[in-house]
Amino acid sequence: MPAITVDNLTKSYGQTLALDDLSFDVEEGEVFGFLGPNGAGKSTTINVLLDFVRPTAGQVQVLGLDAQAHSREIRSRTGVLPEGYQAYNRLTGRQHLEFAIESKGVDDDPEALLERVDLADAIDKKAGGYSKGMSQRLMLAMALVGEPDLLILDEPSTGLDPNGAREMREIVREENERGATVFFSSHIMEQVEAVCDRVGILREGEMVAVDSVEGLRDSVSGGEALRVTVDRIDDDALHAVRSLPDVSDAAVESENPPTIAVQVDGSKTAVLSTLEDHGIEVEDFSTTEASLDDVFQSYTTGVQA
Ligand SMILES: Nc1ncnc2c1ncn2[C@@H]1O[C@H](COP(=O)(O)OP(=O)(O)OP(=O)(O)O)[C@@H](O)[C@H]1O
Repeated sequence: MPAITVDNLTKSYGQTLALDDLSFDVEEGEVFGFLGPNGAGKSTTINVLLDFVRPTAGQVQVLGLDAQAHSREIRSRTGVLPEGYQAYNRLTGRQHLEFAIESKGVDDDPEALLERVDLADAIDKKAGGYSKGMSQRLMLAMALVGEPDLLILDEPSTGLDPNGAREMREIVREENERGATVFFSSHIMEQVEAVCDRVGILREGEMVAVDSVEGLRDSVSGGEALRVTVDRIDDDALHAVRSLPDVSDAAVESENPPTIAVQVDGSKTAVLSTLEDHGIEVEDFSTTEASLDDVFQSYTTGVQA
């Protein structure tokens, strides 16, 4: 049984179509990365999963239950780290945890939870004095209360420094090993790559790809980027390169030194000779595996293999 099933989900806010006939599944026990640029519809999807927002059309099941009819049970079995959630300034870390523990009707130990997110030292300090990263850790600890079957983390690395982001990924792994399904939204590909079994890429309310990070890389121009340093940038030459049959994208990567990045699946010689035919001098070139940014860009800007 999938942990999440989204079927033909559409959500309009007035004239704005936030989700457009969206369908995907998240398997039980999976860490699923939900990736998309700002405004793609990630938070809207999460809000529908938790019944904070009603769909315009379509069905959503979470943990085998209808998201609208059984939202209370779903929320009791789900740990949520919402995006941009504010802590209560006048309550301490411990009081936040006590509140979450009581709401879920469990008997977790606030100290142990704060220990896990490396916040035990600040347990009796008021959250008003917490830094952004500390608040984010506190919210993560609250999401972990009651060993949820499903963790929904909306942009969990916001405000975390690299150490905090690494610890967050470790917690995701631990929770997954315990058996939790993790649904993890982000616009940072690297965060997703490190922990996710599969990634879905959302663009303008539509899922444009669902695959493993490896699979996504392979699907973008055979996974290779050609970087060419030239004596000057020339729009006509760039256009000619883009028109080559094996090229899915060509863009200026840097002005100094003039460098273009070409997504190519096939003959690289054709790229170099096309540039030369336009009177451009090729000073250097290298090939690299498509970076995660290339993959993300390819799927979210409309230029794709
Ligand atoms: N309550 C609302 N009323 C009107 N429009 C909304 C509302 N919530 C979201 N939208 C619109 O729906 C679209 C999707 O927004 P959503 O917040 O779901 O995207 P997102 O992928 O989570 O973006 P971000 O990465 O910036 O958080 C956007 O065009 C947004 O302006």
